[in-house]
Amino acid sequence: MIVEYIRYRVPGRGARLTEAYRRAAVHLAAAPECHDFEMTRCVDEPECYVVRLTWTSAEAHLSGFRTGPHFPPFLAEVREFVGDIEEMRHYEPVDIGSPVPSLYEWAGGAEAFERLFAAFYRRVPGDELLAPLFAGMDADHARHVAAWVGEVFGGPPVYSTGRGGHAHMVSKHLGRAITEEQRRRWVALLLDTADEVGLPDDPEFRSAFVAYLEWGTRLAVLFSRPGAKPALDEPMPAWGWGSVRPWRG
Ligand code: HEM
Repeated sequence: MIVEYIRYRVPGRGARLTEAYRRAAVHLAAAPECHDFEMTRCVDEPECYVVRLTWTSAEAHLSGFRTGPHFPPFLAEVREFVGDIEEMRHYEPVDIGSPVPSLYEWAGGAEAFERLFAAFYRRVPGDELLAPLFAGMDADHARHVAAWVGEVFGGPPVYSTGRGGHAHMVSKHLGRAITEEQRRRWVALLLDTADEVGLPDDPEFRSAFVAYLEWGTRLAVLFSRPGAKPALDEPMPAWGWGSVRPWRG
């Protein structure tokens, strides 16, 4: 990820700039290279505005977005303000640590995910909907899925360095034709197991956990469709707290 800051000074034209960006935002939102963006207005000097954009990389911004179909209509909306730009530069994130624990830490680290998936896959053979899908599962399957989820939730890169990362996970679902009924059962059984093994049950952790399960299982269904050709070169996903912070009350 790379952050771009564009600083404008627009005496008497703030409303026009805001309107222009409201229209331009449609083209930013449509561009896959743009992760998110926001506009802020200076409280001390109201004629100053900062637009902050997060790009997947500087190259994706300069070689992807700038040469792609979304740039011309975006530029058409904001061109009038190009001469008002005081700074337009890329910044890279600097690691200063974080007092907010990752989902991995909050859950209890590797041991918690291993306990969860070991208990889950002990229950799977007794489930009439799931058992046939997992009849030939690898003896270490639970450990591998625990490593995957642990890494996605901010743990060490065990799955990507030792088990083939995203491409390997996707390949394991290919052609399995997972049904919606099986997907729902997988989620329901995993949530029951989470309670059984004592995974944190605070609303904040569980909302992030369930969000990931919904996303991940729906992708698993898509990957598993007969004839599906999912992209294999995607990076490992990284899941965070979303809109809520860990509750410490
Ligand atoms: C968030 C959702 C999911 C995650 C994170 C996930 C993760 C994984 C991973 C990492 C593997 C490969 C393990 C290895 O390296 O050997 C795998 C394999 C597999 N997954 Fe999933 N999966 C998800 C959802 C599902 C669902 C909903 C189903 C079916 C209901 C499913 C069925 C399977 C099967 C059948 C395999 C192959 C097992 C074997 O024979 O070794 N997965 N999954």
